[in-house]
Amino acid sequence: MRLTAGPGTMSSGSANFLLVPIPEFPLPDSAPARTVKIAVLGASNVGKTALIVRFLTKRFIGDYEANTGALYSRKVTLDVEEVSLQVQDTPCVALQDNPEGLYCQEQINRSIYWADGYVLVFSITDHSSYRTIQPLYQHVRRIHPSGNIPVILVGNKSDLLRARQVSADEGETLAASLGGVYFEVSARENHEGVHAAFLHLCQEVVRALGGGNGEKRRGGLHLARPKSPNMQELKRRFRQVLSSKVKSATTI
Ligand SMILES: Nc1nc2c(ncn2[C@@H]2O[C@H](COP(=O)(O)OP(=O)(O)OP(=O)(O)O)[C@@H](O)[C@H]2O)c(=O)[nH]1
Repeated sequence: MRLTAGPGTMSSGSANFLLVPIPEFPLPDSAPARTVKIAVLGASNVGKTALIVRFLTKRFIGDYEANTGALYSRKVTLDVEEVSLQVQDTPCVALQDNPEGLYCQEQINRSIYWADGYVLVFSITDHSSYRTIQPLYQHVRRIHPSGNIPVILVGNKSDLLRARQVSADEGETLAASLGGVYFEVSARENHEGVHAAFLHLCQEVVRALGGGNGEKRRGGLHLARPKSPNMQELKRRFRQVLSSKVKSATTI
């Protein structure tokens, strides 16, 4: 991961330890009984990684290398129940001139199949990222043709109001058409909004999974969970971070 220290984020070397991906539970029996699996999907540069890092670490870190599809695990408490939350970061999707209107890597399809709930992200400063959402949702529906699909729509970068290309009304209308709730947030400036969005989706997933123990609500084809980085890979990436120079913050 290549990262830039931004104002109000990191200034000392030790703060780099924030960048270590959150490890998965080392022992199966240390994890809560219920697992909630969430995939974060959207176009390039909308802030998928920034949102996940903000949610899991409460920090905003200026710059990330193009996403490699890391999987993060965390215990979270929903009401009184502790669940094991798994969050899959994904490579970007792109609008395309084909019948599906979308270019989606196979890795993303696996993530969509694997997940129980979806964070669909666009940037309020990029109308084409907003236009990606409808075909992306249709794509999720094709992979899960039946049943309730827990989804939230996130309009990120709400701190960049002067560059706004998508109105809050457009966000709300689109979310309603997908059967989800719209959250307009800034991964850069606000932890609470990001936290509320992820928590809402977790609750929707728990509701959709019902009383089960986290097993899939759907039968049939079983695809393996997307690969998470192994410890060697995580160590290698961490060494890269430490050895790369911390760049100065990008002024936005
Ligand atoms: N101003 C502002 N910038 C943001 C915000 N969230 C992310 N960014 C910036 O947007 C850029 C892209 O963020 P990423 O988290 O890498 O976006 P991504 O969607 O994972 O990008 P891909 O790897 O291309 O899929 C970075 O320069 C972030 O610093 C935000 O809320 N406000």
